[in-house]
Amino acid sequence: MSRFGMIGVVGAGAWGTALANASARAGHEVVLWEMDEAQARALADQRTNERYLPGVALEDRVTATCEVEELGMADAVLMVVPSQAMRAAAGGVSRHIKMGAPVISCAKGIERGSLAFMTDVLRDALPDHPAAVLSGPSFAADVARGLPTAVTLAADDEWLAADLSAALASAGLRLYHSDDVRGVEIGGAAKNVLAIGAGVAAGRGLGASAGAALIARGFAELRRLGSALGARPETLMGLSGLGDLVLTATSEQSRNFSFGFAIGRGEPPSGKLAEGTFTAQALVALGERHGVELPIAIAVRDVLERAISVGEAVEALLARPLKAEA
Ligand SMILES: NC(=O)C1=CN([C@@H]2O[C@H](COP(=O)(O)OP(=O)(O)OC[C@H]3O[C@@H](n4cnc5c(N)ncnc54)[C@H](OP(=O)(O)O)[C@@H]3O)[C@@H](O)[C@H]2O)C=CC1
Ligand SMILES: O=C(CO)COP(=O)(O)O
Repeated sequence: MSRFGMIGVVGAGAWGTALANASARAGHEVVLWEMDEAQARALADQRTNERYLPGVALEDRVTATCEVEELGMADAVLMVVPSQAMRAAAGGVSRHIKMGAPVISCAKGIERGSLAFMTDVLRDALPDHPAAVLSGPSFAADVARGLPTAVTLAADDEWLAADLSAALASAGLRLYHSDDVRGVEIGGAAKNVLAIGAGVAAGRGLGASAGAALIARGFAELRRLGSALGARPETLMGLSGLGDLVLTATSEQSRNFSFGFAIGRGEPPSGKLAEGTFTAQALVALGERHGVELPIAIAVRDVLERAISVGEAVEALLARPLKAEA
């Protein structure tokens, strides 16, 4: 029997709802905490999340609530809010989480300003709780429906990562464990920025060859930055790195890709969360801090900041000096 009987989920957006369902299918009682009272009531009454994940029924074992005290029963807590809200969300629930319960970041991004990764934010805000990260190629709609998905869960203590992975695994969701926390985090954060670039290229009609080039050269940027930050190459090659980059940079199901696609078409984006829009600037700053060249990330940031047009970004990337592939 797992020592993680009850799972808490902070954030009832698309991913929080999907992970709540997956945790219930893994045999746990689940407390799904939503800060907005009306939205929590709608979840509890309708047993579906029409705002963020329409058409998916909540599993019976999921209790939706806005009462933060109810998180106090949880033996492990999944933190599933946008990256830029992680510090505030963690601070808000800190007094209510059971002593020593692990907290697992399920967000994909880097905090602007501090350039902190999500587990660092959790260590700051929840210093008495071991921090972990769950990341990999996984659309909420797929996971919520129990479609086959594989992700990675990393913690400094690999035993903890293995225990949490075993506890959260179910027929539809397979978790690999790792102690390469930074390697797992950097992949999830960077792929959103690169996926915006791939979406822009697709929306602009640049063709499948350009899309493949962006993935391969974007992955080169991830490898260079990951290596500077101490990530292991096999992590970057794995689910949370290359796996998630390929998924997100090739699918219109991705909000980041779709955001870029709209920009490439000269249309207004949908307004849904696109984490790469916040992380682009932080990723470039991190590259500068570590002396790592990130031309695609810079192009995405500059387009997002309207410093250059899409056409100028393409020109700038193609005009870079020819060099050996690395
Ligand atoms: N959707 C997906 O397929 C996947 C998403 N992720 C990652 O998960 C993270 C969350 O994404 P997702 O669930 O899709 O986003 P959504 O936009 O669907 O939902 C965000 C949720 O966070 C809540 N929230 C925002 N700010 C706070 C706060 N300060 N305190 C508490 N709750 C807050 C929102 O509450 P409210 O509605 O009340 O504002 C909402 O419930 C992102 O980093 C994303 O990259 C990772 C894998 C897959
Ligand atoms: O992280 C995801 C897939 O692994 C979800 O991607 P989007 O946030 O771009 O929809």
